[in-house]
Amino acid sequence: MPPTYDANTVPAISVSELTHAFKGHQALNQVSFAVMPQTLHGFVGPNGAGKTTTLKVICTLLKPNWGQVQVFGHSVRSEPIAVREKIGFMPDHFSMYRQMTVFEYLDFFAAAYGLKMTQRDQVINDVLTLTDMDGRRNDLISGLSRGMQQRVSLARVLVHDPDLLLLDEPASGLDPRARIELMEILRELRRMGKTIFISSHILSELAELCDSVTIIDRGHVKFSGPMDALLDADAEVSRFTLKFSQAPENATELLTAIDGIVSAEIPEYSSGNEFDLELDPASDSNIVLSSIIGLGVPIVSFAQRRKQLNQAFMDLTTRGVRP
Ligand SMILES: Nc1ncnc2c1ncn2[C@@H]1O[C@H](COP(=O)(O)OP(=O)(O)OP(=O)(O)O)[C@@H](O)[C@H]1O
Repeated sequence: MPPTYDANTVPAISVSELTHAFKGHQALNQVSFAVMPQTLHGFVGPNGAGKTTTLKVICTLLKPNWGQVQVFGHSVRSEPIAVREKIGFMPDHFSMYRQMTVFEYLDFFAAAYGLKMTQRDQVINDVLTLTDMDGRRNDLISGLSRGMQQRVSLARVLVHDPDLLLLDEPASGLDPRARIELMEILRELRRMGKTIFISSHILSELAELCDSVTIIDRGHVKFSGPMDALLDADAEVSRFTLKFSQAPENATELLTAIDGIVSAEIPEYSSGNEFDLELDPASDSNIVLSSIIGLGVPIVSFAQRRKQLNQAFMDLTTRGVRP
């Protein structure tokens, strides 16, 4: 469970009216959202939506044309060094020194972060344990699977113990098992108090993992808030699913004869006891339910249908790939 906050809590990331163009090409347009500390926040959008550009601004690699971005209250413009101390950025591509061992690679970065030789061994052991890479310390990076290399990449961003992890498409190219294991490691890091900002093309991939989500499309924020609110906002107000324990043969006729039910259809792959109902938006679903009960057929469930995550994502974003 993510922690609760009062009004004075400083967001881990605060983005306000962020706007940026590359040679006249508008990559971000008035982008605003906030990420609270110790949460896992998904940043989702199709190709070219502006995810990497936003991430680059947050980690001080790109100066935006316009807008305010703060990390734990530090401005990326005026306090970039304070911001860098707080963040660990894992880019979407590997730029690993493949002929190094895992230890040499992590030691190199730990030294670059200014950790003393006496501390480094312990820190590297700790990050290898955290990423479940104990025993791989002396392996050559070039011999590791993509999933293992991804974990080394994650271990690298943990060596200076940042409060905020910014991960650009960390699950891309991983097989399902490596993906699940990576998600488990991210959950553990959140339990330890880290804030994790994770970008992806695929909303459903993050659904179970994330506390909150921002959906971006063509440089515009389409939704930002708790994962549940995304589904509730997208609940199909007039669509319900009804399940009888044993539907009568003429159930469709009986249901459509009820005042307020516009249509009743047996969904594909159903046993015949389940019905997708469309209600007149002006009708009261409680009254409709009373009428269904009045048919005298035992009911197993009657529930408003929520859109599938993939459908919610498709509805919020635009068709086609952005150039
Ligand atoms: N250096 C650049 N010069 C010109 N245009 C750029 C540059 N970087 C990004 N863009 C454009 O800005 C838009 C946003 O790109 P960005 O890489 O932020 O999207 P993204 O959501 O990360 O996409 P993807 O999922 O494909 O990585 C795209 O239209 C892209 O072509």
